[in-house]
Amino acid sequence: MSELSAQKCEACRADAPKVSDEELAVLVKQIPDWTPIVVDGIMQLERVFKFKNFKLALEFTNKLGAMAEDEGHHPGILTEWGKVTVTWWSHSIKGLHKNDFICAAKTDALLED
Ligand SMILES: C[C@H](O)[C@H](O)[C@H]1CNC2=NC(N)=NC(=O)C2=N1
Repeated sequence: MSELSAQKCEACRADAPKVSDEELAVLVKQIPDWTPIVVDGIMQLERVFKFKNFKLALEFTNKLGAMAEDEGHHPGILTEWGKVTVTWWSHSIKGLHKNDFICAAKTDALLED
């Protein structure tokens, strides 16, 4: 299977399965800078990206937004001076889907652009 960041998200369906505990254990290893968290009972992936100022944080935010639109899958984003907190989870299933791991990897790849 290709690198997570090279894969495409699939359409978010309400009956799609959440990742299993076994899949989670494998997938988190591929995105080591991300932390699984639980918010209001919903498991999410979170990473804080640090920048030198607000302008760079906003530029990254805009790249992330464009990627999300391309994928049809959207993160939670908190953009502040010098940092951007990104959370990925699937609203349709109230939990984590493979899409979230693909998008987390694609988010990391934005730093290389
Ligand atoms: C209609 C639209 O494609 C859906 O609502 C998409 C939009 N973006 C999404 N993003 C995320 N993170 N989860 C979803 O379930 C989701 N659904």
